[in-house]
Amino acid sequence: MTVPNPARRTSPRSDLTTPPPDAAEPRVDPKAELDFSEIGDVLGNACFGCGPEVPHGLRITRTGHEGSTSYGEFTVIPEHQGAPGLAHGGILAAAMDEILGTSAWLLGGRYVTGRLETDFVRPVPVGSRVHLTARCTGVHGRKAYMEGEGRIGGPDGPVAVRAAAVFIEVPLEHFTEER
Ligand SMILES: CCCCCCCCCC(=O)SCCNC(=O)CCNC(=O)[C@H](O)C(C)(C)COP(=O)(O)OP(=O)(O)OC[C@H]1O[C@@H](n2cnc3c(N)ncnc32)[C@H](O)[C@@H]1OP(=O)(O)O
Repeated sequence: MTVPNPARRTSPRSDLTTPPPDAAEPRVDPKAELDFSEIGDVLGNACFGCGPEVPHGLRITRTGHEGSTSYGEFTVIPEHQGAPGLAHGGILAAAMDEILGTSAWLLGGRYVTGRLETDFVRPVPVGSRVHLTARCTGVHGRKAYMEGEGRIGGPDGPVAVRAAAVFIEVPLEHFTEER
């Protein structure tokens, strides 16, 4: 199995996903601190990332949060395969998108991903349980700067994927207007 070169740069963060110096500290909105088991009921259960019965979906379970840091888990199933026996990179990026988005929504607004950067650190075998963590690193206007990682083998296992993102706050009409 390939292991990462310890000398390599492991942060996916570019200038575009780094909060500017005058960014505000993230503040979680108490009203947004829904019981994680109820979020699907609020947003609908058809989400590829977290819908519990979506065929071939990630079925990410949100396991808790502390401040804007949120935690989740999912298992890589054969339908998530890219190269033989290994998770597709897009699947891992989608998982990071979901957990980063979870932390953004804890801020109290409605957020969509504007930019998502990923760093694939080590291959993830099919069958792996992936432990996801995400946090907000700053808020600037409508932009929430996010970062997180996915670990395999346990919550303290080796990092397999890192991600950084900018989420943009949008009005409710973003989801309801006809296109
Ligand atoms: C508990 C719930 C959990 C939910 C988890 C969900 C996880 C999944 C999340 C997703 O996958 S969401 C789906 C993927 N994303 C989209 O479909 C978004 C598509 N893009 C858009 O709809 C628009 O481009 C967008 C709303 C993001 C921005 O358009 P706007 O016209 O509203 O904003 P505008 O262009 O005026 O930019 C506003 C600010 O954001 C910045 N911005 C916009 N796009 C950006 C970008 N891509 N990267 C960095 N910054 C960006 C922009 O520079 C600007 O910064 P300033 O205020 O400082 O000037």
